[in-house]
Amino acid sequence: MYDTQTNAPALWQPLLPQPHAQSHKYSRGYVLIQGGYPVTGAARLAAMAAARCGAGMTAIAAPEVALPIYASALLSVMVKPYAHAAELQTLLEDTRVSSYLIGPGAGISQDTRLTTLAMLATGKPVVIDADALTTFAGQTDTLKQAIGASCVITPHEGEFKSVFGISAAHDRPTRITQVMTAAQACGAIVLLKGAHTIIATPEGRVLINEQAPSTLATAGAGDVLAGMIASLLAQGMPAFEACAAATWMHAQAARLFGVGLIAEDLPGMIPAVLQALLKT
Ligand SMILES: NC(=O)C1=CN([C@@H]2O[C@H](COP(=O)(O)OP(=O)(O)OC[C@H]3O[C@@H](n4cnc5c(N)ncnc54)[C@H](O)[C@@H]3O)[C@@H](O)[C@H]2O)[C@@H](O)CC1
Ligand SMILES: Nc1ncnc2c1ncn2[C@@H]1O[C@H](COP(=O)(O)OP(=O)(O)O)[C@@H](O)[C@H]1O
Repeated sequence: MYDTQTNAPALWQPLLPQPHAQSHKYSRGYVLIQGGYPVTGAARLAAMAAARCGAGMTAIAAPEVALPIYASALLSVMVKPYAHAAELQTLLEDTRVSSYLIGPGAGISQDTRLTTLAMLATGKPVVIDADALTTFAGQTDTLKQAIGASCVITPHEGEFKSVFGISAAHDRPTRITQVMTAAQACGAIVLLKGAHTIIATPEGRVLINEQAPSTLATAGAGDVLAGMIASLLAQGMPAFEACAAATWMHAQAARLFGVGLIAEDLPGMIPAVLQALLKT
């Protein structure tokens, strides 16, 4: 039997990272995001969200061909171009990196799959989302073998079905059990997105986030959430609390914005959400 809590700030608020007088950009957490091509918007949304959540450094590793696109639309977020796999591997091995995100706009390919495995092999926290998840369709064993440290996977229902081979149930108890079983099967925290998002650890902790507004059902909202989780992980927040905090703040950002929300509105709302949480 499980004990399901509703997500609320009291569960993680004291663990929210904050800078201090000795902080420098790298000590505040360095998020490295794999940037895809030709779908470039998703990684940029994730990067803006990661930076707004407090990471001192956010970078996108992008294929050389996509450098002009990424660089022309980003200022504080760095773009690290690579020409071939060996150069990408060098970027991944940067010891200053403190978390990775792969999937948004990455493309469903062998390259994406290999890069995901290379990120996991570093032993640092990894968020696996979207296309990167799909490259492990039906292969939870492979994921489990590769996962060492903190790993969070963030499927929507379609991706959940392709990775775990089961359709997420509509009735809540069954759905929660499915997510908990999935987390045990792959050895990662599983965050099943939806109107009510369920977060479960392989050890059996589980939370349900219930305050998301339906305006979040918009393209790119999940990419923003993935960037937020990666940012809190990069800043050293424990993985379960990082997932809970990011999911709650993501929903709260949407609530504050109100109607007409598009994904690029979300990162700009994060400071107000954080400020209110850090004040209380
Ligand atoms: N601005 C951008 O650059 C954006 C890029 N995106 C990227 O586009 C790629 C494809 O992402 P999609 O998620 O649209 O994948 P797909 O368009 O491949 O859709 C996945 C499949 O899952 C099904 N599905 C079942 N339940 C679903 C649910 N609850 N939500 C969404 N789909 C569900 C869909 O019908 C579809 O058949 C990813 O790399 C993603 O990161 C999107 O996130 C949208 C924004
Ligand atoms: N009806 C809804 N009500 C509240 N939140 C929703 C609803 N539909 C989707 N969301 C949230 O919006 C985000 C959508 O993410 P995702 O499906 O990955 O979209 P994308 O791939 O376009 O970024 C998730 O955080 C999900 O929980």
